[in-house]
Amino acid sequence: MKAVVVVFPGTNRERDVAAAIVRAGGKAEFVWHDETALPRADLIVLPGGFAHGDYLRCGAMAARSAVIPEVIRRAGAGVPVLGICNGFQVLTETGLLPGALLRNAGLKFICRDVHLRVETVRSGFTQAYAQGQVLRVPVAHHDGNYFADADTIARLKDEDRVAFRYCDADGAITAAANPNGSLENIAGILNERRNVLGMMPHPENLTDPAQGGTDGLGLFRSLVETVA
Ligand SMILES: NC(=O)CC[C@H](N)C(=O)O
Repeated sequence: MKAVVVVFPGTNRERDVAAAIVRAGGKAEFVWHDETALPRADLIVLPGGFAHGDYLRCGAMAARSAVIPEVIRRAGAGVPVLGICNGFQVLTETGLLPGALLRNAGLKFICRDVHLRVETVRSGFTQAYAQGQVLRVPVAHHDGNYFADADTIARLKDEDRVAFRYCDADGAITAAANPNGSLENIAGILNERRNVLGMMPHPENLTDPAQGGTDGLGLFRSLVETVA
């Protein structure tokens, strides 16, 4: 499985995600945002960070990069696209995923571990997990408050496109377990075709015992198992 990791000015998790992909048995190559063509890729990753210093809105300028039309074209051709944190923000700004990431409800940058419940295993990103499995994964963001209109939220649920929800250590979906005010504790969503995933937490940062845990590795294993 060969992943292409797109790097923008201010991206900071590209090496973390590349290392996670390698740990899961894949390969990763970096591509700078001003390329208009991409090499062959079984997976495209938009990593976390602070692209363009978060100016205008997080992800807004990155979504207008030269590389993005090709990312959109590949997504349309069925190539899996994974957006983590800043990458999720970029995906909503491109329109590949619905809704928006607003300022955290508490108006503070949050950097800590949270628990996530796997809400669907029906995707190439989550199939290696068990339905309802509780994961411990870090978050590090100030604009992670997922918002969409009521029709969009209803559609995401009807179509089984909520991938992860913030939960407590026992898997209960509670207001106290919601770090940022996201509607219905939504932490990650899929597109209609289920080949684009955006999520705010950072699974790449818990993929090695030296990082304190490996709960994030299943996402990268899922991809390595399901794509070429
Ligand atoms: N770690 C990240 O990708 C952070 C994304 C964005 N800069 C925010 O703070 O919300």
